Amino acid sequence: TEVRAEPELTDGFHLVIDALKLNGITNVYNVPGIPITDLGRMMQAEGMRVISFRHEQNAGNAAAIAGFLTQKPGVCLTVSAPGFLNGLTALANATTNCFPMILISGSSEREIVDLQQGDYEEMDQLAIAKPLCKAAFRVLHAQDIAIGVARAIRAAVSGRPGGVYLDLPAKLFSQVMDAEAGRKSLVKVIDPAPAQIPAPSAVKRAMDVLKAAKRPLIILGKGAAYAQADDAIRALIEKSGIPFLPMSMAKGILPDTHPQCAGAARSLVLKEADTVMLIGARLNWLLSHGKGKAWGEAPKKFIQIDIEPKEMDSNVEIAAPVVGDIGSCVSAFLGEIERGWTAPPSAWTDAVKAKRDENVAKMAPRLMNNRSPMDFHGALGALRTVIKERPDAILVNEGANTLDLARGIIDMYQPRKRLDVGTWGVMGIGMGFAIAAAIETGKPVLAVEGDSAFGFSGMEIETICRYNLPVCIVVFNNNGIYRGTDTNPAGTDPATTVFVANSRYDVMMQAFGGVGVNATTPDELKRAVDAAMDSGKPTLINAVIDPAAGSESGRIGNLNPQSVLKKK
Ligand SMILES: Cc1ncc(Cn2c(C)c(CCOP(=O)(O)OP(=O)(O)O)sc2=O)c(N)n1
Ligand SMILES: Nc1ncnc2c1ncn2[C@@H]1O[C@H](COP(=O)(O)OP(=O)(O)O)[C@@H](O)[C@H]1O
Ligand SMILES: [Mg+2]
Repeated sequence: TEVRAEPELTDGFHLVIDALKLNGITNVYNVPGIPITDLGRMMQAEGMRVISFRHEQNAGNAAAIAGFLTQKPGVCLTVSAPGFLNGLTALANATTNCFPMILISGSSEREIVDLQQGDYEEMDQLAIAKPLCKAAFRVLHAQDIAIGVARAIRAAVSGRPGGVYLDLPAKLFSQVMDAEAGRKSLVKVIDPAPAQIPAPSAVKRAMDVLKAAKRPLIILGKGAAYAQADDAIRALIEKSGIPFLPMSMAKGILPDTHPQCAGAARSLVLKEADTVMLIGARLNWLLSHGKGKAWGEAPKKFIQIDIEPKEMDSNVEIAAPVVGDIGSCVSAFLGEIERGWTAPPSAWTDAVKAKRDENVAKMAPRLMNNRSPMDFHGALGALRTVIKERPDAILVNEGANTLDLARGIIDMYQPRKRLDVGTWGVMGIGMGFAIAAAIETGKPVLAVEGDSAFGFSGMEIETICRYNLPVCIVVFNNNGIYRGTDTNPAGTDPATTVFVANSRYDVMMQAFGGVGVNATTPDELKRAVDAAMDSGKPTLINAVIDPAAGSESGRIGNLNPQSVLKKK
């Protein structure tokens, strides 16, 4: 009698893995639990890297910055309901910052959720995710998994990149189907982020505006860093001779020490420029919405290169909108420049350079002090030298003074090396960003953290030690938020913004086998960071900062609402 071979089967678990791997997604940032613990194990068995965190917010931030660094969506995998909710802050932050990521969460069965019959971790996750991300999909049948993954990938990276939610109910994973049919269902996404060529008429209009400028300025935003059009952008700036101002995460596309860099002359160029070309930068609060005191009285013309057509006129009239991907747009401008261009008047470029050199010279002595306890400038002066000596290290940065001052003091020399709080100014990105930067690039990471900021994701130092990542964390320990000297006038409780005095974050790192160092001078700090960078060992340096050294909310204190009532 003939023995009929059992048809080969596949299942939801394997189809999710095959769909991700087929599209070159091999790293997953997760927190295990029902119903995705086995999925994580099977991913590892199939050669994927599954990095397990202590909180989903940090896994989500890791996935988001992996997307920013690689142009492929970073994947965060969580359990249902509470795990999903913990991932949402990172998903929303990714969408706000235009970082491509996919949050994949296990979820409860539709029939129980829709009747609210009280499933384990019951929540209508798809409905809750939708307003916080670029796109959200749910898959109910195994044969649809591949399409669901393909749509999530394309939604994350095409057009303006952003966060996508993919909802996978628990029963989907164990659904079986014919293996051959499964293989046929797989989709390798073709050209997920298609070039979007600007209309020649738009480029012509913009060139006419640019040629009429007496005091042009180019502002580079993190979209320009993400686009990985580094050579074209450098050529546009150097061939045009126009000064450029890099926004925080665009620092390093050209070195901050470049002769045309106006970073140290920001106030002058925003006020005096008569024509501003925005490349992957939004005129949001970070640029005072393109109006008011910071921009001076004289009328300005704005040229804006952006992949999102609706971004134009968001805050002020855009005289020359150029809609397309930055690579295609900048190449088009290069062609025009080559066809005929006159450099901006030297009166303007010399004035910018003079102002910048003056400000750099004014700051220099403050960076040279070897005070103990340290002030921000002395400590940051040491770290500025570290990055100058190690330009391919990745700098992660969050805090208030620790962020605001580092942004201007630590020069960057290469693109996509400065990863920080971005458009929202969100605290808590530090350890997630540091972990993904190390995993995705293999480069050493220097995380410069305010002590409050560090507290949001600090438990991940165990994750950093567990994977033995080349991450050096410097905690600027000024005993509190903004300062450590605040007092509570009303009673015996500590002020709302102070922490335990003289705490030792370095001892926490030793608890997990990492290297912990206490540094009280800039020289000690520099030596400890150099040792960490040379060893590649997970290190935390507790940098003792004078508690009186800071100021509240740095340059954005004006955003704070003030009570007009008399203080009681
Ligand atoms: C998620 C979240 N929570 C709270 C804040 C408010 N906040 C908080 C709590 C900051 C911490 C500043 O203290 P730090 O110790 O990190 O830095 P410095 O002491 O060097 O200023 S900066 C800031 O904007 C935030 N931006 N994001
Ligand atoms: N590849 C790309 N091509 C064109 N524009 C892009 C691309 N990637 C992102 N962008 C745009 O870049 C802008 C980034 O702005 P923003 O996050 O405000 O930068 P920054 O905070 O550095 O000023 C967004 O408007 C986004 O649409
Ligand atoms: Mg602090």
